[in-house]
Amino acid sequence: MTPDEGRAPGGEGAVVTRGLTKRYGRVTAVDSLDLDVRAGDRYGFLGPNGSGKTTTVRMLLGLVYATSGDIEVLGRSMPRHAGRVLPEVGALVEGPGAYPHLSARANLRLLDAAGPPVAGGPLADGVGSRGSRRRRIEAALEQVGLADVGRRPVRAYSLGMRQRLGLAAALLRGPRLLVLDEPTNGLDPRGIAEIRDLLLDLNARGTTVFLSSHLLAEVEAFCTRVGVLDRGRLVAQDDLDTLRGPTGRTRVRVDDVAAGARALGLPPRDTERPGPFAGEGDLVLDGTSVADATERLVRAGVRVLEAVPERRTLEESVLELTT
Ligand SMILES: Nc1ncnc2c1ncn2[C@@H]1O[C@H](COP(=O)(O)OP(=O)(O)OP(=O)(O)O)[C@@H](O)[C@H]1O
Repeated sequence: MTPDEGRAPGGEGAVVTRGLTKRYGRVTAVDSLDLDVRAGDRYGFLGPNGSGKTTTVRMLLGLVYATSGDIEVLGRSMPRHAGRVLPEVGALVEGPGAYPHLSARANLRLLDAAGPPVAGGPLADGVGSRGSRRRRIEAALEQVGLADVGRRPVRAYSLGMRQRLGLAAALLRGPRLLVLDEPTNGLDPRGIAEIRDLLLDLNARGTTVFLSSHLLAEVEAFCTRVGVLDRGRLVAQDDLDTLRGPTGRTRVRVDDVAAGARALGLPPRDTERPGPFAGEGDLVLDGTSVADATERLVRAGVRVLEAVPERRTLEESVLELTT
């Protein structure tokens, strides 16, 4: 087989699906999904429990057959070219499996026996390919913060540690694409931040990350693009910044909020009705542009610390889309 065999013409997307559908009897778990994940994306696949995320991820990886529709992963049709595609994909899906009586190292050693790092992948000219198997395993353990506990049996691990081991396994071959289903499950805030930093670093070195999650804050903090799933249907797919579009209001932060309100002709703060007063020193203005607000405040001698068009939170956008 030539290297390009099975590669779709002009297939640039990391994950592309068309009309992807999965039915279980009368339940349509995934309904006509058109996913477009581009190479280099940090893509957040967001949806409440039961919306079809895991079923989709399983179809992408060839673990479950689609009822209908097409899937392309790294430019090749799945599951037809699974043999070529999967060595380039690192996956963490629903509670990573590991031999409980073996250490993390021993588990990774078994997994590593399945194959070397992907040629041309992020690890190929770094910690992986030229180094020994052992160095590759140590590097993966180090990356997920398990280097110090690598000799303990996995049965003694916390849920968060098991999740890290699953991630180490996904990283072992220096994948071009990481597919992660709820990767921060069981991690404490520090663990979540560490995994986020690790994923940011991998992404900066060229790995596309597809992260499925029901946690809005996690997706908002990490992702560049977002797909929102609601009862099996993709109700939005866009850049995070576009989804968090402007509200049309202006948010200004001033050092003296009472003087600021006077300068803008607003009524004084009323504890019963917060009106334009938000937080300690913020004013949220309807119908006044950033330029106008700044000019009026500065002319009145009020120091402006920040003035920006207000953006919706991801939560506000998603609630609007899913209710
Ligand atoms: N093997 C199966 N047989 C029958 N129905 C299934 C099966 N797997 C999933 N479903 C149904 O498909 C729908 C989507 O489930 P899925 O697990 O993909 O959602 P999810 O978004 O991943 O949810 P969660 O976050 O809870 O894992 C649900 O209604 C679920 O009950």
